[in-house]
Amino acid sequence: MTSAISSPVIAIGAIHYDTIAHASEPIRPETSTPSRLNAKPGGVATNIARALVRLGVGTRLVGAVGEDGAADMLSRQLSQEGLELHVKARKGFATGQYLALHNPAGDLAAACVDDRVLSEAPEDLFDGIVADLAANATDDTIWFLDANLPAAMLVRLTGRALPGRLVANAVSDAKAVRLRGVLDKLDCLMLNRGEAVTLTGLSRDTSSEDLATALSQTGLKSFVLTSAASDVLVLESGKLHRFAPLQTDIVDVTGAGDALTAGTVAALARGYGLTQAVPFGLAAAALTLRSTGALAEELSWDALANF
Ligand SMILES: Nc1ncnc2c1ncn2[C@@H]1O[C@H](COP(=O)(O)OP(=O)(O)OP(=O)(O)O)[C@@H](O)[C@H]1O
Ligand SMILES: O=c1[nH]cc([C@@H]2O[C@H](CO)[C@@H](O)[C@H]2O)c(=O)[nH]1
Repeated sequence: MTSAISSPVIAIGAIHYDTIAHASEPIRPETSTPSRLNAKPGGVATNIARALVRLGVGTRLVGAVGEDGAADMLSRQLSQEGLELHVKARKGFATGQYLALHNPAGDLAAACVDDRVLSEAPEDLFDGIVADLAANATDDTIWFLDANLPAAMLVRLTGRALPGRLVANAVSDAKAVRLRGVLDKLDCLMLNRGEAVTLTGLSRDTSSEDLATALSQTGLKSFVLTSAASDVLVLESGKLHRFAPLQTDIVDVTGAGDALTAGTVAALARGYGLTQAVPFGLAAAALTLRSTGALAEELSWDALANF
């Protein structure tokens, strides 16, 4: 069943201030490299929420910021873009920041993240906000969680009887393990190979097929396992499906995984099943690879549908 009107999405997770450097020559680790620097909103939940708005999906974003200039700038920009924000401002913390250094070819040389405002948050930080949102939510709501949330908070949120479906993104190799205690509560997990390795405890050279088999034995109902330029593996209703990524020029890889999640979630919100939804995610990833930063300027539902 597909429909022009989409289900609402409630995204809970990171709100970051991203600084992305594009070096004019290969990054020199021991000295400064001439580069162009761009500052943009970031954080996995924020990237996906912004993309969903562009894709015509009514989206609320729940997260934590500091009491600083970055928080004011982000709140202004994100509200202007059409997001409904439900944000906790935490005294004594800085708004989350991500810093990425890209080589001229677009590959990531290094990245750092300071997200103590969320990773050191008490597990009940969003209880009041989530209770209010849940009271007004319908059964078709998609709750999107990212693994920037502390493990105890993930257990608490997924333990509530939230009306609708639960979709999560594993964020990074370091943070994917936070989802270990909640895998059987999720309707769908979006993750890449490195995250699957840390989540399953298997070795780095394990094939994607073997990672997928191990993931299917964790209690997960469905997942989308990406592997950069290699095939995407999708588990739905006990069956494994395979999709080839779309060919495109690469400006930088920042946000390709987030875009794939956003395109897929937008299609789920429009009533597509998971295997029908993933091609929209692949199109969103390709659009993002050929633009700078986490959100492609030309992202729209029509652009995905006609890619
Ligand atoms: N080198 C590439 N060539 C073609 N497609 C790519 C490439 N890298 C990424 N993609 C597309 O983006 C999707 C997600 O990529 P990847 O598995 O690297 O996710 P990720 O590591 O979560 O991304 P990121 O952290 O950069 O947002 C892939 O499934 C593919 O569709
Ligand atoms: O630990 C994290 N690292 C990176 C991100 C975000 O991912 C994007 C890059 O892939 C970028 O927006 C960054 O803030 C995050 O939310 N948590």
